[in-house]
Amino acid sequence: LQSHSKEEEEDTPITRFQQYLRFNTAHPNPNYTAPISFLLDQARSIGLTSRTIEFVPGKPVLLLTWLGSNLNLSSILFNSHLDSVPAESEKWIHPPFSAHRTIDGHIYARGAQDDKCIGVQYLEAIRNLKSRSFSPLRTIHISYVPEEEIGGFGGMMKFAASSEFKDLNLGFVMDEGQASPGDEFRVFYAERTPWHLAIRANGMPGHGAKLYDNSAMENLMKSVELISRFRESQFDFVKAGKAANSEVISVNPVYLKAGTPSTTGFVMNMQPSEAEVGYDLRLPPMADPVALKKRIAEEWAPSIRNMTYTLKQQGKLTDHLGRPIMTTTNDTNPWWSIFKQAVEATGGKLAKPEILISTTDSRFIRTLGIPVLGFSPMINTPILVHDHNEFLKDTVFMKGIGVYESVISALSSFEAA
Ligand SMILES: CSCC[C@H](NC=O)C(=O)O
Ligand SMILES: [Zn+2]
Ligand SMILES: [Zn+2]
Repeated sequence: LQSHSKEEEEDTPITRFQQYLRFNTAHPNPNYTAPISFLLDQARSIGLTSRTIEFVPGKPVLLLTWLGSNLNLSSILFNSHLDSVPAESEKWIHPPFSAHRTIDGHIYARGAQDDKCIGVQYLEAIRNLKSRSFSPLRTIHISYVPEEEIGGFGGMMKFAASSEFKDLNLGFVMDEGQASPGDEFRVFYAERTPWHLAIRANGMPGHGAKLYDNSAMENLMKSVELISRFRESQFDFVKAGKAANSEVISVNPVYLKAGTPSTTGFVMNMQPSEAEVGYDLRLPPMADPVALKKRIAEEWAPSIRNMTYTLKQQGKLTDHLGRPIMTTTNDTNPWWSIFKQAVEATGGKLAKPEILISTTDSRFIRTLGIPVLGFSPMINTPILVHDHNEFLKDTVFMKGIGVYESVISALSSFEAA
C-alpha cells in the first residue's frame, strides 16, 4: 500500500480530518487538551468565536459560535463528542491512531465514524459557507464534549444542565447518527434507555463433588438461562422482520464473576457461596419499564432463590410525565422538514427515521424539550462503530461536508418559529 505522503503535507479537509483522528482520545485516558487546541486553531482560521468550559476539572467542553444576524431567533447547535472507545491496536490492519489513508481512500482510525468525522465536517462546511459569503440568520453553535462514550455524565449531562447552555437559546440540535451500508442516509429521532443490571446469587458453599440444591452457581445459572430465553424471544422479532434491532429490548451478558481464586487459577473442588452476572439492557421508548422491573424482581433475581440485584438507569429518557422523548419526524416539526429538504437538495435520500440502537448525548438535550436529530452522513459504508478497523472513505467524508453545507445554511436561514 502506497501512502499519500505528499498530500498529507498539504492542508486539505482530508488532512485536517487525519490530524484530528491522530489525537488519542480513547478511554480510559482520553487526551482532551491536544484536540481542543487543534480545534481552537481551526476555529480561529475560520473566524468563529470560542469558549472552553470545564464543568468537571480536566473534562473540557468546547463551544464555537457563528453569530446570526437576527439574535431574536433561537439558535441551532451541532454537537459531537471528543472521546472514543478503546482500540486493540494489534488487531487492526493499520494502527488505530495513524489515520492511515490507503490508495483506495479508506482512512483507518478509531473515531473515523464515531464521531470525529462530523466534528470536522461541521467546521469544513462552515469554512465553505463563509468563503461563499453566506450569512446566517440564526446563530450557529458547534460543541465538542468529553465523556460521551462513558455515559456523558461528566460532559453533556453537566453542559445541558448549565446556565451557559440555557443562554444559548437553542431551537434545534443535531448530534451523531450512524453509517448506512445502503445508499440512503440514516436519521435518528430517539434512543433506547440503557440499564445496567447486576444479579447476585448467594448459597451454601460445598464440596465440588457434592450434588445439592440451591448453590449460588446453580441459582445464578437458572437466571442466566431464563434471561437467555427472554433475549431470544426479543431477537426472534428482529429475525422475523417484525421489528428493528432498536425496537426490541436487548439484554446481553457482559461479565460473569464467581469462583474461589487460587495461585494457579481457581479452586476446583469448591462450589462458591457467591456468584454474579452483569447485563447491558436497552429499552426502546415503547417498552414498559414497570413490567420489566417486575420480571427482574420476580423471575430473574427472585429473593426466594437467595438472589439480589442492582439496577442502574443510565440517565433519564422520559419527560416530566414519564413519557419517552422522541423528536417528531413529520411536517408538524418544521425543523424536520427543513432538514429533510436540505439533504434532498444535495441529491441525497433519507431512510425511514429510526431509533438509535445505542445511546448518545442527545438524550440530555431531548429531555429539555429541544428537538434533536441524530445524523452522520455516511452512505455505502459498513457500520464500524466500536469495531476493529474502523474506517471512513475520503470521498464519503467529502460528500458529507456538502450535505452539512446544505443543512447548516437551510436551518440557519429558517425565519419562523
Ligand atoms: C450508558 S450510556 C453510555 C453511552 C454509550 N454510548 C455510545 O456507545 C452507550 O453505551 O450507548
Ligand atoms: Zn459516538
Ligand atoms: Zn461510540
